[in-house]
Amino acid sequence: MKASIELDKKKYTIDLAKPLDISIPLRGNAQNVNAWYLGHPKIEPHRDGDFVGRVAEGGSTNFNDIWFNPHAHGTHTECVGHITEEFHSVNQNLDRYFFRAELVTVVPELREDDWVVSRHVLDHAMQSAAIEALIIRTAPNGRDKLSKHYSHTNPPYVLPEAVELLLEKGVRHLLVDLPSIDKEKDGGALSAHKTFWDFNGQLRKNATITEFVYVPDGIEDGFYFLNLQVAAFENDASPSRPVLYKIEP
Ligand SMILES: N[C@@H](CC(=O)c1ccccc1NC=O)C(=O)O
Repeated sequence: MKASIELDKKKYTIDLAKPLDISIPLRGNAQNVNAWYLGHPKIEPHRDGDFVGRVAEGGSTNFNDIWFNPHAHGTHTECVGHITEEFHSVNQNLDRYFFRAELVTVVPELREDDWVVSRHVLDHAMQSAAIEALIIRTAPNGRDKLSKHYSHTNPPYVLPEAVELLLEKGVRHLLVDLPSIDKEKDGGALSAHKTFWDFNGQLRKNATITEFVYVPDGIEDGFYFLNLQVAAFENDASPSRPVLYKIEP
């Protein structure tokens, strides 16, 4: 199912029959990925008096209640509303769902006690001079990223100087396989987020950050089209399902 895309006077071909899903499935148990000191998500039959939303227990339908937090429990896309006093909804601010994207793999550097993605590392990894969306895969890239419990582990993060480089390259949608682009315990500074959204200047309302993606090793670095959509929650962040399509030669 080939599709031809014309963008900025260039033509690209992708195969819609070959989607590469880079989201992490959300499960209602302790094997689910986790961060920010919450318990695991729950997916349980709704119960109300004699009613049970579970066919195996005599109910007419399976009818689960789901409890989760978009920032803590899986792949989610957030807008500037994550850090502003006023409300901004990612469901309103993400107004297109297809982007040309580059996927890069980086090995974070050790700076004092932290593993960080620096400007130098990112500059070395990126081929594009200008790109709308960037997916950062960090090494090592074990499948433990699908179920890891990150609280109190001080995961790798992205330095503001690296985010500056992304702004220079026109990146509006940044995707990472980490719980956050900022340090876990930074006293609320969120400096990479603030740089990305130009928090102290002209708010970049239509720019998004997607955290907790997982890019399997079989997907090689290079150029893709990215289909990025969120569940239609009116919230600063929402579960999302980024899908890549390889650009064919
Ligand atoms: N580092 C922040 C906390 C933080 O970044 C955060 C907290 C809850 C949910 C998400 C967070 N950051 C996400 O990108 C702090 O130490 O206050």
